[in-house]
Amino acid sequence: MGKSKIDQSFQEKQAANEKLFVPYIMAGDGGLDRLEERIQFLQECGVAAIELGIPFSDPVADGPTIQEAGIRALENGTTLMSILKKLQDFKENRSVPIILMTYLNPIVAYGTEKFAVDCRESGVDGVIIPDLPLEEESILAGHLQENSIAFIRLAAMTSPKERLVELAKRSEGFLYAVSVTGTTGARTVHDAMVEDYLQMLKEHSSVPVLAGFGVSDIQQARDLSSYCDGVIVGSKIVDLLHKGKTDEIKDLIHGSLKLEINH
Ligand SMILES: O=P(O)(O)OC[C@@H](O)[C@@H](O)c1c[nH]c2ccccc12
Repeated sequence: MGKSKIDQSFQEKQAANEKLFVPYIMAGDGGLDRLEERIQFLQECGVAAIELGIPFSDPVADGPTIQEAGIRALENGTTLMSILKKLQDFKENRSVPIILMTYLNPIVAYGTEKFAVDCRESGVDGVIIPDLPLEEESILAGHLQENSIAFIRLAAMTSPKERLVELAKRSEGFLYAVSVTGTTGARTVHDAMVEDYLQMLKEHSSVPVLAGFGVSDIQQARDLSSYCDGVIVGSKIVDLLHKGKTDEIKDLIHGSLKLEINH
């Protein structure tokens, strides 16, 4: 089997001594017609992949900023089907890997096998499903594998070590390490725990480890990515996009990509 687009993109960035930066955006926020333009913009900023949220009425793991973006997208009439169709329309015009972030319910409503097949046809490279626990993965894992869609697992700091090791071993494309570090500011004792947690995941993971949750500035992005392979930034990007502050997004991404020397 050939190298996946995610592996290829990540390896290219790492070969250029860059950290991996993965922004999260909500599909349909600002209208689905703007999706292509937004993906092109982020691609030009040098992101390693894009995490694309599917709006859902009951987004239990989303914070307030992402929830509001989801409401705007639903009000625009955005559905999983319309997103996949839109992605298919311009798949030849993008090179950046696309990772769908969706809850299980829309996938089941769509049909699990059809979901995996249509993802492949739309040029989707991976999926993140926050409410699908390890024990229930079999309803989807086989279909994803048949269609070469990476199944990215989420690790939570509160999980027991055994479970984290299992998630790290199974994850494909990358491992999403939920790393809540509290608020901004200087390092705290809490951050030392994040460091241990990320290093432990890196030891057990055969794919890159990316840290996400609560990253909103360059310093946080650099601090976290000094213990792993890069970061995922959601709320901050969603907010800046909504306000049309694209220059600030560019600065945040470019500032976060640089490797810290002597850290
Ligand atoms: O918004 P933050 O704090 O930058 O964190 C990213 C997160 O929002 C994004 O990856 C995401 C959106 N919805 C989720 C649900 C579960 C896990 C992760 C997510």
